Amino acid sequence: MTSSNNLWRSFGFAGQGLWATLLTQRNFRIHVAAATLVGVLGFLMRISGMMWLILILTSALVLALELVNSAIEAVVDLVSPDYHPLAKVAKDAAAGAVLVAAAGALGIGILVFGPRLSRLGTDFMLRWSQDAGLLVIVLLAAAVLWGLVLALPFWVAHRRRIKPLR
Ligand SMILES: Nc1ncnc2c1ncn2[C@@H]1O[C@H](COP(=O)(O)OP(=O)(O)OP(=O)(O)O)[C@@H](O)[C@H]1O
Repeated sequence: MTSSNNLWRSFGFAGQGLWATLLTQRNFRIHVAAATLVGVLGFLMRISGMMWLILILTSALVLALELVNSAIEAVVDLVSPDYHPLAKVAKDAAAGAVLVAAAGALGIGILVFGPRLSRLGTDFMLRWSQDAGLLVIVLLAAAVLWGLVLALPFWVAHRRRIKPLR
């Protein structure tokens, strides 16, 4: 097999690893969702190149560590399916590494987006407070929408209960 074929095969295996982790690891999905949100916010708020650099590096670090954590979990489960203190040390340390990176990412996210979001909130309130009628309508609409969202699971449960068996 040529070396370029080998290269594509390696990419393929890496892609399979990413896909399998995405399908099986809830925490990885949460981190992917958070990184996507960060990307959307960064785009909407037109953050500077330096901010992009920091956010991309931080998100990549968290995602990469989550993948390494999954790899360590798999290897530990393979070599030590039964309880072993060393298996615990390995799994807990790997999980701790993800936690440290995620906490750092959260801090950076707050530093980058916090002031912008609070400015947006203040602008929003100032704008709407000049038109009290409109503000009341917006708040009522939000309350109705929120009520519907909260009521939906109860409605679904109720319908399931009264639905006749077929
Ligand atoms: N073989 C083992 N020996 C000792 N302790 C273990 C073993 N397997 C798991 N543990 C303990 O249980 C914890 C959870 O392990 P588990 O494999 O369920 O990870 P997990 O909860 O699926 O992690 P994640 O949420 O990151 O996927 C570990 O952090 C470790 O403390």
